[in-house]
Amino acid sequence: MKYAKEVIRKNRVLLAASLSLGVFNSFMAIFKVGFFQRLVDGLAEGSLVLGTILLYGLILAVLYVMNYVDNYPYEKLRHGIFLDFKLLALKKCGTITYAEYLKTGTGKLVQLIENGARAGQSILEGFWLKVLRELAPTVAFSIWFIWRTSPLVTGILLIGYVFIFIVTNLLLKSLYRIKDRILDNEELLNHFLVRGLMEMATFRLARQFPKELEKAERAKGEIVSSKVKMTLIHEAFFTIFVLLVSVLDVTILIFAWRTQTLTVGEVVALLSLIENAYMPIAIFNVLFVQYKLDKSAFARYQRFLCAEDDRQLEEGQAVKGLRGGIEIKELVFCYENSLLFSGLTMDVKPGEKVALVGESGSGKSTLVKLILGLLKYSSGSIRLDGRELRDLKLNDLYRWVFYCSQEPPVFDGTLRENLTLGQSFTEEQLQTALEKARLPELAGSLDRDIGERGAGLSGGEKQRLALARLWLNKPQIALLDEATSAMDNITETAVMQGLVERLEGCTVIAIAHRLSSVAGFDRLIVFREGRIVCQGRYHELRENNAYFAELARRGQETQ
Ligand SMILES: Nc1ncnc2c1ncn2[C@@H]1O[C@H](COP(=O)(O)OP(=O)(O)OP(=O)(O)O)[C@@H](O)[C@H]1O
Repeated sequence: MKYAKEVIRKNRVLLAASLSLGVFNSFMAIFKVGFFQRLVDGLAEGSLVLGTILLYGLILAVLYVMNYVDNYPYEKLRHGIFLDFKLLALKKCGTITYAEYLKTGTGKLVQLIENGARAGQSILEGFWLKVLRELAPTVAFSIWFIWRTSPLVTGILLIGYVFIFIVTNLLLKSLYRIKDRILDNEELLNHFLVRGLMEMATFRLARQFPKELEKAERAKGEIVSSKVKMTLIHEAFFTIFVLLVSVLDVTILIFAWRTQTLTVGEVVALLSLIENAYMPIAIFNVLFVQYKLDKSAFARYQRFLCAEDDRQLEEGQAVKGLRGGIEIKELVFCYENSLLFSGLTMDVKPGEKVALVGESGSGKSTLVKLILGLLKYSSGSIRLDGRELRDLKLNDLYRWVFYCSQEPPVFDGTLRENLTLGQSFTEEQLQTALEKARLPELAGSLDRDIGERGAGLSGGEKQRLALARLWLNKPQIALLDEATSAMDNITETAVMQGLVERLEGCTVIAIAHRLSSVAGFDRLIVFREGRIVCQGRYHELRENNAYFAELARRGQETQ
């Protein structure tokens, strides 16, 4: 409930206002019925005075005006709670460990967040708020007024409550199973939807859309039939309650007719109060069932919210500056059960330009993510300027580090947002950065949206845009994971030349498959299956190492 409490705290003023107004309005609604009874009886006895009628009018006016006023905090709260629950997911993304993040697929996650936020809103607003400000006060005030008129009817009413409780529990069990099926299939449907939208070209060429649609249709069928079943069960509750209230109404009428102990006003008030006492219970039961079902949807969301956080982001030694020395000793790392590094050792001097090369899957990107503190090693050490990486506060460290990822290193937003990453720069600085990264043609359209993962740019343009950030903030360590792989040879050579100048004095670790792009680096480190097989300058390796010579030859063939 930690996350629900966070949302409650954030909305506490609105909650207090909404609760007080709700209780007041519930009391006024019941008070109005009691007052009406006195009015009817006064009318029958001929003792009614104008003042009583006017007072009744005033009660009605206050009730309706306050009902209207109540909309303001209530609606603000209702929509706010839903969005606050949604925003928790974004906040979580800022702190979750990278390993946990990798486990969650976007499509399913988006639906999980949507369902979870709706469930959270429904629990707080749809259940607790409704119960505390409407249902409980209405029932309490109604029973109090009924008790004053007829204790016998109050007894019958309470027996009815027990009956309702038993019926509710019987139906709840079947609803749980249905709800779980709905959630599973909603997440699955969204998974197909998101992957279809994101991989449109691949799926179209593979003619995979009909198969995808078939699977999505199956999930849709399950969702629809389960939702219909749920509605029918919910409606059955209401039908049972309405029947119960009808039986009670008839019993009261027979009782009043046979005994002649109740006034007309009392009969009218009792019929109305019984409705007021039962309907909230009927509504409560439906809400309670919904509440229980929402709890299971919220629990799924909560599992994501409670996923392990990377505490190192905000904890650890401050990093006030960096020279850029990196020492790796006896490093051990495995992905789940698969060992990748079993005692890797290497070091990079401050200001050195090093390239990691080797076959695909040999561990280069993983090593970069370990140096970034995204992935955590189980033993051995990574030292930055002699300080153990796992002891450093990562959010401090990141101020001195630049990372260009292998995945499209840009995001859905404008060119400006992609360049500045939330910092302020002058137009001139932005233009210079784009020129240096060989993208001067984009300088005139900084507010253009570049689409999902930069869909509105070519592969090479996306990479140059990401590299342009280097001219806005100079790092002390730059980690470039195939940062120029999508560029043609001529552009790549020009961009690399610019990078080398810009990164003068700064430590660079670049991963490259096209060896010619890193031929001028101080050192090339060759990886094979998680081990370093050789290292040295490009020409030395090419002449003296058969494995490297083969890599370089194959690289040239594919160019
Ligand atoms: N999240 C992950 N979970 C499990 N295994 C992974 C994960 N990421 C990578 N691996 C595995 O770890 C190994 C090293 O992957 P890595 O991406 O580091 O290689 P790489 O040398 O950078 O490859 P490439 O040059 O193709 O980018 C591969 O066998 C890969 O399948």
